Parts: sequence; structure tokens; C-alpha cells
Amino acid sequence: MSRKKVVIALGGNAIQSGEATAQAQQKALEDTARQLAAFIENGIDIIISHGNGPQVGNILLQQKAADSEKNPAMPLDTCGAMSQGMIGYWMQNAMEKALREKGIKKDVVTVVTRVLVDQQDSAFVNPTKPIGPFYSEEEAKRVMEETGVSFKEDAGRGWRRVVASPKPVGIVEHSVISSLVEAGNIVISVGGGGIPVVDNGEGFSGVEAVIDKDFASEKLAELVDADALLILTAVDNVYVNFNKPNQKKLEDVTLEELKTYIEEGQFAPGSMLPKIEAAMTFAETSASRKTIITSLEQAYSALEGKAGTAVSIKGSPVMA
Ligand SMILES: Nc1ncnc2c1ncn2[C@@H]1O[C@H](COP(=O)(O)OP(=O)(O)O)[C@@H](O)[C@H]1O
Ligand SMILES: NC(=O)OP(=O)(O)O
Repeated sequence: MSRKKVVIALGGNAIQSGEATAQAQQKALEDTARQLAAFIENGIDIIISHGNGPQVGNILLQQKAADSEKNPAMPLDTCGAMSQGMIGYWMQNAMEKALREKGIKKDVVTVVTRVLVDQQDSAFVNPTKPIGPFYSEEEAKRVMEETGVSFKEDAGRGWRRVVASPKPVGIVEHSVISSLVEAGNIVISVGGGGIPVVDNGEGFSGVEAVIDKDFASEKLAELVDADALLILTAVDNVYVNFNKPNQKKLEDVTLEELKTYIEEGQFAPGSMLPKIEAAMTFAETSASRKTIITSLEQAYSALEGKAGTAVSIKGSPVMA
């Protein structure tokens, strides 16, 4: 029987649950890696992807702060590449340490991943992706006036810079990612949704954007022919009537049911809705594929069907 292959998309809390220091983020990733080790112990091939919203925003600010003729600020696509390298490096150390604790030897590799986008994507004229630190409304409006960059209120948590977030249409490195997984390696890829590039006819060139990591992870899961896509975030389940007295946990949910819930406005546009859309896109590619949305702590149980919200064409998916 062939080994199961799972793409695991890590949410913000898996990397930065507190401070933004390198030390704190590496500590968070060590905790994350211990949870993911359960998949390796149980013979499952994993491809890890992750967000980069806070990190790429901070890198951009650091660039701008030091900008000079001799030390020019790097553009957003290059900052995205830096964030992939940085988080990938931390994750490689963390994953190898977690496996060593269990006496498992496996190579962990990060692939700097370019993700194709469409230059005509309407996202380029309507920036929506929040990155970097939070500001008060007053500060955000002052910076907007001084610099011309866009800020928006982010889900009641404060104001953040927003950048274009086009949809992923292809993943340049998907074949090499598949080969690395087939060869038995743990692969970290499409970090931060991938580096957004367009094909200009002569080659690829980067564009100023940050791709949503859940959409990019979905595209990757399709292209590497994964059995499941796990979207890990800060909640164990998706809910209807979220945070209300009549909140209801979703366990096995069909695409039809989710369409109704979307029409009812059950999922917040800046947070849960993109996860639901990514989950549905992957699940509808095949009756044997499922997407699971859950927390890091429940990730392996969820793959066994014992926790989380599982999305599939017909509900009650069977896999692990
Ligand atoms: N219907 C819902 N069910 C569960 N969580 C929801 C729902 N609507 C909004 N959320 C919020 O969405 C959050 C996940 O989005 P976000 O924090 O943007 O993701 P990420 O973990 O990728 O950084 C959850 O932690 C929860 O607070
Ligand atoms: N690129 C991306 O989607 O990052 P976050 O998940 O951190 O917002």
C-alpha cells in the first residue's frame, strides 16, 4: 500500500504565539514540530507550509528603516523570499530536534518556492492581505498620509498594512517538491503562500504581493496529489454561529452544507472564509480527498477522524 501524503498548512499561532523575537518564534516552532512528529512516527509523508504575514511585514519595515543608497530596501517579493528562508531554517532545526527526541532520522529541507499569479488579477487594485504589526487607527491614518501605503482594520484586532493578495495559479517547483517527498524527505514549501511571480515571456519576475498561504497550500496539495490537506489554526473546529451562545461545532461537513453556511455569512472574510474556500476547492477535486481544519494539538487525531472539521464531497470521509 502506498504511503499517505498530507500537506499541512501552519497558521500564525504555530510560529508567533507571543513575542516577535527570533528566540520566541523558534521556541513556538519547536512546540509545533513536536506535534508534527506524530505524523512521521505513523509513517505519513508530510509537506509543511506556513504563513508569513507578521514576519514579511516586519522584514519590510526593517528594510525601509535602513534604506540608503548603500543599503537599499528590498522589494516585497524579495522580503517574501527572506521570510521563507528564515522560517524554513527555523522549522528545519525544530523538526530535526523533535525527530531526534524520538530517535527518528530524516532529512528536512526547505524549498524556496515561486508561485505563479496572474498580473491581471483584480487583487492588484484592491489590496486586502494584512501584514506586519498592528497599529492604532490614529497611527495607521498618519502613516497612510505620510507614505501612501494602504492600511485596514483587521478583524477587530487593530489596523495593519494591507497588500495585494492574488490567487495562486501554479507552483513552479511542484515537481521537485514531489520528488523530494518520494525520496523520503520532509519538505517545507510554499512558505508565506510562495513568492508571487509572473511569467513575462523571458522568465519569471517577482511582483509586489503576498499570497494567502491556505490558497497556495491547496494548490500544492492538488499538484503533489496529496491525500489530505490539513489547515491548522487557533481553533479545534470550524463553528456556525461562532462566538455566540448557540455556536455549533462542525465535524464532518459536505460542500453543499458549507455553501449554505457561506451564504449565511457564517465565516469571517479575513480569517475563516479563505480557509473554508481552500478546503472546499481541494475536497471537490476528488471524492477520496478531504481537507481538515483544526488546531495543531488535534492535528493527528483529526487525520484519524477523531477531531477537527473534515470537509469532503459527501461528508464522513474515510482515509487514515
Ligand atoms: N466560523 C468560525 N469558526 C471558527 N473560527 C472562526 C470562525 N470565524 C472566524 N474564526 C476565527 O478565525 C481564526 C482563524 O483565522 P486566522 O487567525 O486568520 O488564521 P491563521 O491561523 O491562518 O493565522 C480562528 O482562530 C477564529 O478566531
Ligand atoms: N501569507 C499568509 O497567508 O500569511 P498569514 O497566514 O500569516 O497571514
